[in-house]
Amino acid sequence: MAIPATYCSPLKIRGLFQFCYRTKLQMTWNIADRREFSCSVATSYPAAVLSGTAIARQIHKEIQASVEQLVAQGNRRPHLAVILVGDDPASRVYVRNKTRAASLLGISSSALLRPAGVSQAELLDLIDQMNRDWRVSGLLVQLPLPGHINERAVCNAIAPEKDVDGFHIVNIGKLVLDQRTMVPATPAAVWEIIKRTGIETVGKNVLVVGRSKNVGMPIAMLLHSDRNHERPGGDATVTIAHRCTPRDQLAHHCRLADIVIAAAGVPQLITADMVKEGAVVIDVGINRIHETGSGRIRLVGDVDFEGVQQKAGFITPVPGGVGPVTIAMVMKNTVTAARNALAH
Ligand SMILES: NC(=O)C1=CN([C@@H]2O[C@H](COP(=O)(O)OP(=O)(O)OC[C@H]3O[C@@H](n4cnc5c(N)ncnc54)[C@H](O)[C@@H]3O)[C@@H](O)[C@H]2O)C=CC1
Ligand SMILES: Nc1nc(=O)c2c([nH]1)NC[C@@H]1CN(c3ccc(C(=O)N[C@@H](CCC(=O)O)C(=O)O)cc3)C=[N+]21
Ligand SMILES: [Mg+2]
Repeated sequence: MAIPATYCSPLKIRGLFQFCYRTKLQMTWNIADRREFSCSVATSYPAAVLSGTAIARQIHKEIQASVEQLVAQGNRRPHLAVILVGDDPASRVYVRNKTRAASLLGISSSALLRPAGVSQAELLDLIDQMNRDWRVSGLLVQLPLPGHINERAVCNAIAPEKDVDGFHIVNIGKLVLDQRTMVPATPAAVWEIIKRTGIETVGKNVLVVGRSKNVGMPIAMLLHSDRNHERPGGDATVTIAHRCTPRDQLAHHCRLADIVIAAAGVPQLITADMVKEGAVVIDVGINRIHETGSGRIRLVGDVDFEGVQQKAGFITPVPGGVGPVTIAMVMKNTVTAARNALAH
């Protein structure tokens, strides 16, 4: 393909490079004769791995600056209270990650631990105390909760203005109506990864695999909604797959997708044969699998990373992908809650 030299302004050339990178067009430019480009589609050219750890570091810097500004203005440090019921090892890891990130960012925090047998009434009472404690900026109850406790009742007991998870029914309602609100951390993390990488969503086909109220549904909500609304959306054409989607239909919808977001909790669900060449693949899944042989536990996502990496344009790893950015977004919501409290 030959492109006349008159089309090659520096901005257009940069755009062309970015376009070629994303779509895996391999481009050579004949230096001797500047009027000639040659383009071909790469067949196996590994995806760019999107480091959630690096994106989280960037967000951390912004949060740190925001916290120090609050403190310099004579305010208390934002405070995050995390309630953990029972001793599920994974939940403990997440809670530890959250309190560690908080201290790194100059946010004070407390982890309130209750035994698995705590009654719903006792839990609601604890939440009520935290709601009324003016020192607490943000409050979250780690999920899942033991079976005898109604998770919806617990989420709705948290004061909406302290609800850094965005799980209160009023905050979910606002999210669905495209109003400004506390966006749940994992959906917010997926959004930040896409936007900070410069990936276009307007008019693109997005497949969200998973429809849970905390993860899949709000991700789909952010990406399909209108970019000109109070809480801007991605203006994408969104398809939601779930456990009733037949395997061949999942593959069919996946092949049409420019962006695939896997949030099903099923290892190896998304394989290379299902992915369009150059697609963006965001892996939200966190699965602990026992390695055959060594017997060790390994963390994997929902995507066959090694295979899909050969076909996708961008891919997020597990660990080190959506997880660290999720933690960063909880911190960001905590600072937002602290700032909102000042305004009142
Ligand atoms: N990285 C992060 O920050 C976070 C990761 N996660 C992980 O994301 C995954 C999803 O989490 P949740 O939504 O809370 O789980 P969930 O169990 O509540 O929902 C799973 C969803 O996947 C769908 N699904 C199940 N099997 C499927 C299949 N074969 N094909 C298509 N859809 C299928 C179900 O219909 C359901 O809507 C889990 O692995 C979880 O550990 C969850 C929260 C945060
Ligand atoms: N009220 C509530 N809010 C939540 O936001 C919430 C919750 N409950 N329950 C469980 C899920 C899960 N979740 C994760 C957070 C961080 C990592 C994370 O840091 N992942 C690391 C690895 C951590 C590890 O080693 O296990 C990574 O992907 O690199 C993962 C998952 C938040 N959740
Ligand atoms: Mg991850």
